[in-house]
Amino acid sequence: MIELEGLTKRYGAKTAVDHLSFQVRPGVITGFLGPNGAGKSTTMRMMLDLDNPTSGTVRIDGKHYRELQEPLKYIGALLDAKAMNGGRSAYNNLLCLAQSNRIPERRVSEVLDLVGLTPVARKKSKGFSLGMGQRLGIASALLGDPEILMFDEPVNGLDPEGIHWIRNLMKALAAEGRTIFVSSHLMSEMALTADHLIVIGQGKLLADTSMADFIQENSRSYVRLRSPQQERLRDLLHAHGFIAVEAGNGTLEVDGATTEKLGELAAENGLVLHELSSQRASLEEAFMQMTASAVEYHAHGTDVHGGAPAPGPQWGTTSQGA
Ligand SMILES: Nc1ncnc2c1ncn2[C@@H]1O[C@H](COP(=O)(O)OP(=O)(O)OP(=O)(O)O)[C@@H](O)[C@H]1O
Repeated sequence: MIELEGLTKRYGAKTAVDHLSFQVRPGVITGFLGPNGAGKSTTMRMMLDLDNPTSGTVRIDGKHYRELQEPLKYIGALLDAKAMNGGRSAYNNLLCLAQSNRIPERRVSEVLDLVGLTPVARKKSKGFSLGMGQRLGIASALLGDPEILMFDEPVNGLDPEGIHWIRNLMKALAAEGRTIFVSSHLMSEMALTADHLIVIGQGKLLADTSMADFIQENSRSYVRLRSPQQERLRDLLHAHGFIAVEAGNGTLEVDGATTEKLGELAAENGLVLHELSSQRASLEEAFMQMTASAVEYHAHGTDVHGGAPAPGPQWGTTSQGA
């Protein structure tokens, strides 16, 4: 269990983390979600005592990180996969870590096996691909067989096979009762991985909720209609108080209605429908709506619903580096 209370980090005038309070519980994967620059890495660094909070506290199983004896046995983390010594072999990188944390040498071979790096264990890690580097970082996090694991954007830059592997590994670790805390700026990735969600924007807590509740509360549902008599259909809907928005390809989208109601209305008025379907907005859209005000820079999207702009490179950082 990890507990944050009023955690705050200021860099000069910039507040990177703003009074964050939440708990990360064992046995589930907790996703830590926020747009670029939201403060995720800074929060994780403070959780690991790599940065000092301006105020507030982090407790790991009730203790401050500094009070943990042999912390790698409590908490393992993948923060920056490139933090390894490239001139050393994968084996020796892990061996150094093991020796400084009084972890038996046989554990090095065990974790290399677990992440699939045994065949390249004696190769220098500077020649590793991004995926192999991530696996080595994960091996180091697992070295002390900790009950708590933190992964900062673990799937960044990985191919689908690597993403699948990390996702399943995290699920297996959570199923063993461990506490898994994983950051991402992609809602779509979290939806496939996390059971619980912590969402932040500009350092502030925006949501602390189960994945199921998040989906329930934030997904916009609407009805999509397509008709060869689109003009007449739209007029009919407007006459009955529905706002039908043209969404391209001859489709209309209507919020706050059911397929039953609109289907009956069309039938009563002799209108042909080629499509009548109930739709749910993507979670990515829900996430962007939640964090929209927390993103300082974004391009003007072409969103017909007046929601947040489409995902993609227009997400700027929330800071210019204070
Ligand atoms: N050492 C530092 N000095 C000044 N500002 C910093 C420092 N570290 C982080 N920041 C700022 O604090 C804010 C939060 O950064 P952080 O890296 O924690 O965000 P993040 O959510 O991890 O983003 P990303 O997904 O882009 O990694 C940003 O505005 C960043 O520019």
